Amino acid sequence: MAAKHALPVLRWSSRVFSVELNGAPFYFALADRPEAEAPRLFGQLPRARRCFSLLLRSADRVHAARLHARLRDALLRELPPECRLAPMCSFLPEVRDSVLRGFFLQDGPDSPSPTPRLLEALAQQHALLLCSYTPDRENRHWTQHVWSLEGGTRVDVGTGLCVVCSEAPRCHPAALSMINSDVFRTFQDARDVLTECVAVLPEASSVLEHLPSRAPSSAPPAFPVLVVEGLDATGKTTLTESLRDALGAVLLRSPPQSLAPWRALFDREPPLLRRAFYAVGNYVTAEQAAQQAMKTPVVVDRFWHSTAAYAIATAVSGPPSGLPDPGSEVYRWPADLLRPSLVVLLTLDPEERRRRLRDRGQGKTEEERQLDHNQLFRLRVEEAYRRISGPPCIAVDASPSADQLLQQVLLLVRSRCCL
Ligand SMILES: Nc1nc2c(ncn2[C@@H]2O[C@H](COP(=O)(O)OP(=O)(O)OP(=O)(O)O)[C@@H](O)[C@H]2O)c(=O)[nH]1
Ligand SMILES: Nc1ncnc2c1ncn2[C@@H]1O[C@H](COP(=O)(O)OP(=O)(O)O)[C@@H](O)[C@H]1O
Repeated sequence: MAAKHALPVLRWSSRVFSVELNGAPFYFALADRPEAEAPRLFGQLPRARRCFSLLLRSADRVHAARLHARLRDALLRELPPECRLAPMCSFLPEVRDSVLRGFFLQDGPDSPSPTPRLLEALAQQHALLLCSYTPDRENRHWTQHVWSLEGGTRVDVGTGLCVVCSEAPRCHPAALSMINSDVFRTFQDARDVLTECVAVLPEASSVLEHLPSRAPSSAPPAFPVLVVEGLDATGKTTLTESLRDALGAVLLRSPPQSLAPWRALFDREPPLLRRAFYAVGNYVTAEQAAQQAMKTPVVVDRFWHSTAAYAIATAVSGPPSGLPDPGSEVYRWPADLLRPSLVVLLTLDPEERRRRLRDRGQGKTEEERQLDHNQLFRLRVEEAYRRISGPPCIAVDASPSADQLLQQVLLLVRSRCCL
């Protein structure tokens, strides 16, 4: 039985809408009267016949997350080629969990297009909120209409509000719904998502069988637990293996080997499911680290920093300025997760990192491919890494040789962890 969550309230005239065109968010709102000129988004559109939006409003978050991904694929497959599609969300400023996600479509200027019928069919099939945006004759003012599709007929539920300019919100709307959908604050919150997945993703039950029944103890371990973090190809694997040998330590990774059979599956799932998978993986690794650290130092290759940084950087678009403010709850170390004695964050010049990636010749995750060609995403990941608070985290330049880097980090570990 899927867990039910509160439906976001509508209050159309209080909502702000964000449409991402070429990675940059455009914001607009609704009002009873038009403004002097249309918001930039509409003003920029080449003469569009009409625009539409499809918004998901579901009490079942797993269903909504997977439907969003399927809807994107269906629209890309079935829309006429001249129709433009962009990610969209609607939210009540500063109101957590008020976000509705969906898509904004700009219909082609030509003769009768199949778009309205296609959208009505999708909206009816999946109980989506279908809105249309029509310009006045001078193409100066735009009006939003919300359509009800009960019983197969399209009824204008009479909002007829005018589209007006809106200030960009203080932080990206994704920040309003990041907690426990991108970044999980407790083991149970992450585990709950996997439990809710089982009905649609039976493999989730195999993952659940490999999890502890509750959050493992986060009491300080007897021996140091050292975490090495950093983007792909900064030298984490090389350094963690050398640290293991130099310190006689146990080397662990997150996600742990026990969850490896399901990683590729969850990497293909939407963020809600994927981030929950990586989050529970950290707790399995934490349990192993706590056990091993009773008798020897432990080195971990990636841990919560990676999970939180990639989740936050993926949820937000645009420059790092759109990230949640430093000090926000989303950056805080989970109270029920083992705190490492020290986190070493390897930093590296992007060109040198690309060179090492090339020399290594291994495949990349989709996120690593994004890091390569999407500089803004890389800057958001790096900034999110830096904003995470909790265990002491020291950035170390990873450009020296592998041996010099090892000596530097050993000095750091010995001074900080009395090893
Ligand atoms: N380990 C880990 N990887 C994540 C997480 N979230 C996203 N990823 C993705 O998985 C990639 C790393 O996967 P790994 O299996 O650690 O690959 P790797 O070869 O060990 O990565 P490097 O240590 O950077 O070489 C990251 O670059 C991200 O694209 C997370 O929470 N933990
Ligand atoms: N300090 C270093 N100087 C130069 N090359 C390095 C250094 N550390 C690692 N490398 C090389 O860079 C590539 C990526 O290193 P790796 O340890 O796999 O990074 P990560 O685990 O962070 O992805 C490998 O080919 C490795 O041999």
